[in-house]
Amino acid sequence: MLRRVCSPSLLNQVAYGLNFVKAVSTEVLNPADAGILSKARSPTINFVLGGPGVGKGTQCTRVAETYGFTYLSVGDLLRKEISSNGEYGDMILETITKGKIVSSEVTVKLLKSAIESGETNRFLIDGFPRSEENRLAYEQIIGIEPEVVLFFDCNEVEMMKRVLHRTQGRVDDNIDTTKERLRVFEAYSLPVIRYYSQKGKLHKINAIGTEDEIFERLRPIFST
Ligand SMILES: Nc1ncnc2c1ncn2[C@@H]1O[C@H](COP(=O)(O)OP(=O)(O)OP(=O)(O)O)[C@@H](O)[C@H]1O
Ligand SMILES: O=c1ccn([C@@H]2O[C@H](COP(=O)(O)O)[C@@H](O)[C@H]2O)c(=O)[nH]1
Ligand SMILES: [Mg+2]
Repeated sequence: MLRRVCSPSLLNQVAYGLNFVKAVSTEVLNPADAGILSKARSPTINFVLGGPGVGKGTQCTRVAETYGFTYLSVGDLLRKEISSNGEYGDMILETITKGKIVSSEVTVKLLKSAIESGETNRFLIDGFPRSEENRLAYEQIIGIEPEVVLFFDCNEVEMMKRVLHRTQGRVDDNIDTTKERLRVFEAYSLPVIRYYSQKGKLHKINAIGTEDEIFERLRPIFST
């Protein structure tokens, strides 16, 4: 049964995730941890998922401004780590250039620290979790159940078009890397989307249309 639905690399990712979670689980249980778990506040988390160039960042910026969220793009956190010559910079640059997924060890650490220093207690987290391995690591290390999971849905031709029209000088905004990102999205991110759909948390948004039209589709979710 597993052989029919999981590629060997997906199984490797899950196995790696479980080992990683086991290795860091003492951190979660340690009362000396000065992080999220030991703070009296309990943040609200919302995840925003969708393929490359679908418009996550564009819409998150508007939602965050309109509804008072702190916007965290995990891709931006990784790019900051590169530009500041951080500890993991070289490895992150190589991974992003290839269109692959950076290990949970790094992303969850960066994300945890960003949540802890967030300006508000309500977060829109863009582009994470990108795989079941990411999700498991997040649950073990941060462990705050998301309230809402948005999934921006769009066809691949339109996503490719949007990426290639973007003018931010990103190393991954080219045809070959985007093809790989689309493949990675289907293989690793769609299972996460299915997971949250089964939990009744997923809001699937049609991402075809103008930016204004898409934003109007989001209002009912955050206006309540
Ligand atoms: N509804 C839309 N119609 C056409 N272009 C759009 C739309 N929304 C965003 N764009 C443009 O598409 C490009 C990608 O948008 P954005 O950066 O928000 O996507 P993203 O989902 O965050 O992508 P990535 O995952 O690669 O970071 C940008 O140039 C943006 O201006
Ligand atoms: O959780 C994450 C988020 C991002 N990455 C890597 O960064 C690039 C760009 O991410 P965007 O969300 O499109 O800005 C992505 O292709 C991955 O290589 C990641 O590994 N994990
Ligand atoms: Mg983005």
